[in-house]
Amino acid sequence: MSRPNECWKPDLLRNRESRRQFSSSTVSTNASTNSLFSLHGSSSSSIYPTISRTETEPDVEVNHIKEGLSLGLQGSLESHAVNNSYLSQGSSLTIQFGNKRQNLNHKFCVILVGLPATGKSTISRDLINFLHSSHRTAHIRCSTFNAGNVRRKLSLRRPVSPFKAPEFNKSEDDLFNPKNSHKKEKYAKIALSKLLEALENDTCDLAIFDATNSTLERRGFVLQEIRSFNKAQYDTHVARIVANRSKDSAGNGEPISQPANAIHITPIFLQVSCTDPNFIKYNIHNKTFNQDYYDKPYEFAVSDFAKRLQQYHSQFVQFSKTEFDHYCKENVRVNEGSHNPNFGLFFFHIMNAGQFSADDSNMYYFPSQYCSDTAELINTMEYFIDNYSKMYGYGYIEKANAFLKSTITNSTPVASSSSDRSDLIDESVRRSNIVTLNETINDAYLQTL
Ligand SMILES: Nc1ncnc2c1ncn2[C@@H]1O[C@H](COP(=O)(O)OP(=O)(O)OP(=O)(O)O)[C@@H](O)[C@H]1O
Ligand SMILES: O=P(O)(O)OC[C@H]1O[C@](O)(CO)[C@@H](O)[C@@H]1O
Repeated sequence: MSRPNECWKPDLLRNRESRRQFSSSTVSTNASTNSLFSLHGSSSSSIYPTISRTETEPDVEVNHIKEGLSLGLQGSLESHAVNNSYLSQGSSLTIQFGNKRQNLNHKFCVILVGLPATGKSTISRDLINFLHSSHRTAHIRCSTFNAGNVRRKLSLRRPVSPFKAPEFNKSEDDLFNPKNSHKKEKYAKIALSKLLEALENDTCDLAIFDATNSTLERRGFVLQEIRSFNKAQYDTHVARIVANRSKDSAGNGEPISQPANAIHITPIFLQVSCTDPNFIKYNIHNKTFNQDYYDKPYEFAVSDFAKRLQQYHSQFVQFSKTEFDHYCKENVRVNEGSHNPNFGLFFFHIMNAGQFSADDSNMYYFPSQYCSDTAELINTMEYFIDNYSKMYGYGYIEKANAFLKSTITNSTPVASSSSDRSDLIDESVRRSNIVTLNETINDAYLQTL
C-alpha cells in the first residue's frame, strides 16, 4: 500500500504556522490564548441542538464504538449534519473529504487526565459521538480503553458460594492509597497495551486511554510508550525498505522518509476538571451506582469514593505548559537524525462541563509536516471543547443543580442515561441521599481538594 502524499496543509494552518514559527527543528509550542481555528467564532448563548449520548456503560475494558454508529443515533446525526455547516463557514478548510479515511496509518491517542468522577468517561463518549456526527471526522473509528474496567475485571470479588452474602463494606481503599499505586499501575499498563495493540492491528483509528493519568510519571510513561511504538514501527518499515532496495538493483522503490505501512500515533491530552461543589456531589452520587458500589450501602459508597478522590488529589499534578514543552522537546530529541516525522502534540481542557471556558489553556504543536487527518481532527475537537456546555453539558448542569435543590419538584422524570440515576430515585430517598452527600462532602472536605 503506498502512502498518499499526506502533508497537505489548509491555508489557515499554514498562516498560523508561519505566524507562530512552528517548526519541527526549532520546537515552538504554544499555550494559545486564542482559538487556533478562529472560524468557529465566539461562543454564543444559543443552545445547540442536543446530540444523544451513547447511553451504554462500557461493560468490558474495551468500549468499541463502530464506524457508522448505532442506528439509534441516526436521527440526531442527520439533524446535526445540517447544523455542522460551521465547519465550512468562513473557513479556508473547504476541501471535502467525504467519509474516506485519509491516511490508514495515521492514528491518534487521546490521553485523559483528571481526578475520579470529573466526567472523563462521559465526555469521552460525547467526544466519540460528536466526531461521528461531524462529516469530516465521521470515518474515524474510535475505541475507549478503560483502566478501571480492567481493574474490575481482573480483581472481581466473586462470592465463593451462591449462599455467601456479597462483601458489603469491603473497600478498594488500599489500592487507591498513593503508597500502593504500583498495584494499580498494572491495570493501566494492560489497558494501554490493549490500546496500542488495537491501533497496530488497525481495529481503530483513535483510541482513548481512560484513566486518571494523574501523575507526571504516568503521563511520561504513556508518552514514552507511544514514542517507542512509533519508533519501532518506523525502524521496522525502514529495514524492510532497505532490504527491498538491496534486492532491487535499479535502486527504485519507496522513499525511506515515508515508509508505507508504518503506523504513527499522535498523542492528544484531554484534561477534565470539576471544581464546582454541586457537580462534585452529584458526580459522586452517580458513582455510587457504578460497578464498584452498586451492591454496597449508599453511605458507604459515598464516603469510600470521597476518600478515593482525596487520595488521588494528594498526588494529582495538573497538566502544565512546562510539561507540554518538555514532551515536544523529547519528541524532537528522539527523532533527531532520523526521517521519522514528528507528528505533533495537542492539549485540551474541559472544566465544569465546559461551563467556564478553559480554552486559553489549550496547547497545540503542529510540526512542519502533518497530515490532513490531524488538521481535521484537531479542528473538530477544538470546536467540541469550545462548545461542550452548549451541545452536551447543559442538560447535565441543569440536572446536577436540580438534584441538589432542596425544593421538591413533582416534574415527570425525563429519560436518563445509564450512568445518571438521579431521575429514577424516589423523592424521599433523594432527600436522604442529599443529607448523606452534604454531610460527607462538606465544606471541610471540599477544602482538602
Ligand atoms: N459532562 C457530564 N455530562 C453528564 N454527566 C456527567 C458529566 N460529568 C460527570 N457526569 C456525571 O458524573 C458521573 C461521573 O462521571 P464519569 O464516570 O464520566 O467520571 P470519570 O472521571 O470517568 O470517573 P472515574 O475516573 O472514576 O472513572 C457520571 O456518572 C455522570 O452521571
Ligand atoms: O490508573 P489510574 O490513572 O489511577 O486510573 C484508573 C482508575 O481511575 C478510576 O476510574 C478512578 O475512579 C478507577 O476506576 C480506576 O482504577
